[in-house]
Amino acid sequence: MVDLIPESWYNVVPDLPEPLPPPMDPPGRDSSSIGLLNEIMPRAVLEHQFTVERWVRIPDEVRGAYANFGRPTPLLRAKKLEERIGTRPPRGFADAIRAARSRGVNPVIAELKLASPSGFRAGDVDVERYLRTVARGAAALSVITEPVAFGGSYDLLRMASSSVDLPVLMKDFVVTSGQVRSAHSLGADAVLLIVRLLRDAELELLYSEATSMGMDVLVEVHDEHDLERALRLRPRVIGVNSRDLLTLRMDGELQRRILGMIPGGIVRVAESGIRSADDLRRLRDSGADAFLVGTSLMENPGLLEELLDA
Ligand SMILES: O=C(O)c1ccccc1NCC(=O)[C@H](O)[C@H](O)COP(=O)(O)O
Repeated sequence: MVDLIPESWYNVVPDLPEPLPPPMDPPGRDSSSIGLLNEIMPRAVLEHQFTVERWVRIPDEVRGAYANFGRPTPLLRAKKLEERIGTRPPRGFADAIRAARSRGVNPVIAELKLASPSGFRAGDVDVERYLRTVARGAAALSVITEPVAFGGSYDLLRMASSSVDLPVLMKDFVVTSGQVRSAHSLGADAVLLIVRLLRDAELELLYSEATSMGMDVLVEVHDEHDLERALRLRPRVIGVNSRDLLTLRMDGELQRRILGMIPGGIVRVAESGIRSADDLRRLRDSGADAFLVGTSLMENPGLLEELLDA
């Protein structure tokens, strides 16, 4: 149960247009309740309360206590406050996966993919209809933005992000900080980093840039060597792609083995080649927490219901 409880909370203070004024006592008081607060509250609690960090880590002891109280319960957003200050926090990608699991639903990440080097062509698919259908049950949405081989675009990401109330992953071959910034400004809540496309230093830099903007990162691996490198980042989410990106060959056995090697506490996403409820169950039995599905959902959005209940 404790694995399902968020590891951090999102603090809107850094998103405010200007810093908050310092705490003040109500006028006409003889003694200072703020001074008293400083005397009676443990320093760590005060620091937690007045921090300006965007993501604040929840101590393991507190997470353990919540597990004992029977949490997690659904997260409630202060939408009126968000409207008032003209911002919205990133929709947590990892948290949405955990929330779906705690509701007893298989967390499916539905992908919007118009074409692929493996030969898939979406044809004249009605994108808005597809988004409405998957928004009814998927835990998150993945949007491929790469234009040449996948027919994606930044416009597609912007449109998808503003039309669904799901965390949105920007899926692309991200190799520069500019792409990470674009993801954020287009409304992505998470970004894909493919380990084998990046050197360690690049991976670390892009990972920390994305997380400091409040986005989650789906760190994608294919084999043992990728996994070893990915774990050095201490990531919240790892995706295991069964597709070898160079040969396009699928290796489900390798994928299941790697899923089984990912330490507990990290959200494990199985990516590619999921075509049926049986495929999903097999991956779940191998340790996958979430399932990223592109081609088969684009071909048949009705498959979502079967995957959610598998
Ligand atoms: O989909 C491809 O053919 C492909 C080829 C080369 C690099 C990446 C590729 N796909 C990106 C993905 O990771 C998949 O779109 C995603 O996992 C969904 O896979 P699927 O359900 O098999 O469409």
